[in-house]
Amino acid sequence: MSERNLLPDDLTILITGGAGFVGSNFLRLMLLKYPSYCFVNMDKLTYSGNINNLADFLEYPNYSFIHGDICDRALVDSIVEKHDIDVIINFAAESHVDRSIKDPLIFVKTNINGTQSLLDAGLKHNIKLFLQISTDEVYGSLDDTGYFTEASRIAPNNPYSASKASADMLISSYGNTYGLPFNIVRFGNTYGPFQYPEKLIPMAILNALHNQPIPIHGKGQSIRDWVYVKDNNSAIDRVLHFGRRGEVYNIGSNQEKRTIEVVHLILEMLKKPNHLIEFVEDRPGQDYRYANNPHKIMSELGWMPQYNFLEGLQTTIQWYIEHMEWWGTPSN
Ligand SMILES: Cc1cn([C@H]2C[C@H](O)[C@@H](COP(=O)(O)OP(=O)(O)O[C@H]3O[C@H](CO)[C@@H](O)[C@H](O)[C@H]3O)O2)c(=O)[nH]c1=O
Repeated sequence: MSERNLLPDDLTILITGGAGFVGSNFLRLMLLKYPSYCFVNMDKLTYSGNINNLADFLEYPNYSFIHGDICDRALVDSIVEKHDIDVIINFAAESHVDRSIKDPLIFVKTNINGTQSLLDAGLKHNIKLFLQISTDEVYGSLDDTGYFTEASRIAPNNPYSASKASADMLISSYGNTYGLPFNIVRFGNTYGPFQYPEKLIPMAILNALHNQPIPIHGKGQSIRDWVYVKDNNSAIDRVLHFGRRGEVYNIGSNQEKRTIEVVHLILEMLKKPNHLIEFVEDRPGQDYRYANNPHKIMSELGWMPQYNFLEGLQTTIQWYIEHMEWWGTPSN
């Protein structure tokens, strides 16, 4: 078994994409839990990032924000050098499958070239760990049975997942070739507060709140394993502190639901009528089912998901009710 990551007691961590959904939720946890660490948040502030996601932390002495693009190699290099970064956690990514189908180029740029720019800076300045936030989509699609393990074949099916799979492979090649210490964490479908409403759950909640139609691809039969964002946070925290060098960890919470079931639950919780559902053409190359087996992180690192889907969904709905004005009226 590979050795554990060797990290100093007081870490300086570069979080990329920390103004986005998962990154800002993670920073929120870390800033409260580790006041002796320093966090540098670098974010391009694209359509899906929002500096207000961390408005209540702007004055924290151990937090700084830099507006920038991970593809800007000179900027990335100067940040890693100037701040004496120990760990890079790369949340920055173009992440929406439908957008990647319409315009793959930016996905290749940000998800592959951007990752390489971080790897090069990390290597040059001898960081102690490169932690990549990746996805179960790199494994492709499952039928009704079976699960993805870390040993499953990498077989992405759309430009988004292909770009994430490429980044994962680049990272492990830097580990193998140059000895860069790394971990890769592969999530299931993450949901919770602060998620930009292009993904299924926040889109359905906000459309329902505005009594707008909710587009469902095909007949809504695709299956996803839904993981509450706080469970993802605790998994990254575990891997950061206890992960073994060069290992990949799958995150899953064994809470699989069909798309149509998720939307029915949202409508039921909001007491909205089912006729808001509008069946539309299926996503080209739609993956039928993703389901990670999280046995490795549970048995080796003691991680356990804490949130069941109904509880997580209720909390998420409540958050969107309280923050409806952030998002305006849905356009469809
Ligand atoms: C946005 C949207 C989605 N869907 C369907 C398509 C999928 O089968 C399911 C979930 O769609 P999305 O919320 O876009 O998520 P999905 O494509 O599974 O990918 C998500 O989960 C992945 C992890 O599995 C992440 O890596 C991706 O960044 C994230 O976007 O709902 C609809 O039926 N209508 C919609 O409008």
